[in-house]
Amino acid sequence: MIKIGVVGGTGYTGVELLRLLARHPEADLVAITSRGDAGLPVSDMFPSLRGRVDLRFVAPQDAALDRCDVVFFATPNGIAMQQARELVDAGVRLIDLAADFRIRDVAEWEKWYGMKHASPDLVAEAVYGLPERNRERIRSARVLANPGCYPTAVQLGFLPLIESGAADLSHLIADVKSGVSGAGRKAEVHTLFAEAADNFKAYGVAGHRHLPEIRQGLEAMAGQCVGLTFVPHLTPMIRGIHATLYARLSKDVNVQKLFEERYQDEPFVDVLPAGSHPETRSVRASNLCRVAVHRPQGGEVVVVLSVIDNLVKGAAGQAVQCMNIMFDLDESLGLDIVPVSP
Ligand SMILES: NC(=O)C1=CN([C@@H]2O[C@H](COP(=O)(O)OP(=O)(O)OC[C@H]3O[C@@H](n4cnc5c(N)ncnc54)[C@H](OP(=O)(O)O)[C@@H]3O)[C@@H](O)[C@H]2O)C=CC1
Ligand SMILES: CC(=O)N[C@@H](CCC(=O)OP(=O)(O)O)C(=O)O
Repeated sequence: MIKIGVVGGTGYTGVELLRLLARHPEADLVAITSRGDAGLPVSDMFPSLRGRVDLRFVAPQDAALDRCDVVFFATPNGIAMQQARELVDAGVRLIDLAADFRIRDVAEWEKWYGMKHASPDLVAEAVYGLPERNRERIRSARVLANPGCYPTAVQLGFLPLIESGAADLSHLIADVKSGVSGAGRKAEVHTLFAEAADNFKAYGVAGHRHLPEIRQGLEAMAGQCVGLTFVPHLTPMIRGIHATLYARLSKDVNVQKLFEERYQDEPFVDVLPAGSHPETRSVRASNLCRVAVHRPQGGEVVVVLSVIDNLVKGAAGQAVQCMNIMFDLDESLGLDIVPVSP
């Protein structure tokens, strides 16, 4: 059994981790932290976990995380980096759901995240946890940077086009919509029911912190610079990301075949039949990314539709997928979940 700590067990991605790990046959949850609710039984806060998770929340400083084999940080940006060195030196592997280790250029990270990096030496060895790209490197990772939710949907949607050299890299467009849980569980005015339940808006058009992360991933696939326009939107649903991606073809290819072949062995990427329109509810609470590729009127522009659940393939599910790879387990263990859909 893998001894597991979860820092940030009261947040949306934290409770999603608990849901997945509670039924994972190799997971032994030993510590779940909360600063404000230490001592409270986890199932008092989350009744859905009653009978599944028997622990009480513990304060982060009392969690004795060095007894764990792996610690998940489901915390705001800038927390994991403060404890990473100590944990790594104690032989504990770390999976950060935040962005502390995602950007390889530390100065670039500091610019976008507005803080000084506390463990720049560990950024160099951290592995970006997108299994569809980095499976082999993930196996031996001591520090795993779990990708962001928007970056997961966008990178998986563009990946076959870019790896194969079929896309004109000068101008890629990612028009992406997120559910409100993407903003986390903390109280904020813009996520109040009366603000978000009956509204739709773009934000971060001038520059969102996921832009450098997506660009870094796409450039690694391409081996060269890419031009990217990324526009996130907040949409009145709770979970889900819907990415509409546009690329101009640089050569004539059968895009449907390209996607089917690239993803044929991937357990969590489902290429839909030609002409499909994936819906966010078709992946709700599952670790799947569903993609459909279109070439309207047989023209040069390809439109890719990519949907994920931001809390699962966009966060906790992908983190568990990476844990499975890191600990030589079946990659799908604990993740073989049928989506929740009407
Ligand atoms: N929501 C999403 O769709 C996605 C989120 N992420 C990333 O995952 C991380 C968690 O997101 P999410 O679950 O939505 O956030 P939430 O705001 O819902 O939860 C944050 C958690 O962190 C804990 N926390 C806050 N500050 C500290 C601290 N200083 N030390 C220890 N624990 C702390 C809080 O617990 P308490 O106050 O009880 O201590 C809480 O459990 C973020 O970095 C986010 O960017 C990544 C992909 C998708
Ligand atoms: C809807 C919404 O607010 N989404 C968040 C992004 C999701 C997130 O938590 O960011 P990471 O994936 O980097 O961790 C935002 O735009 O800030």
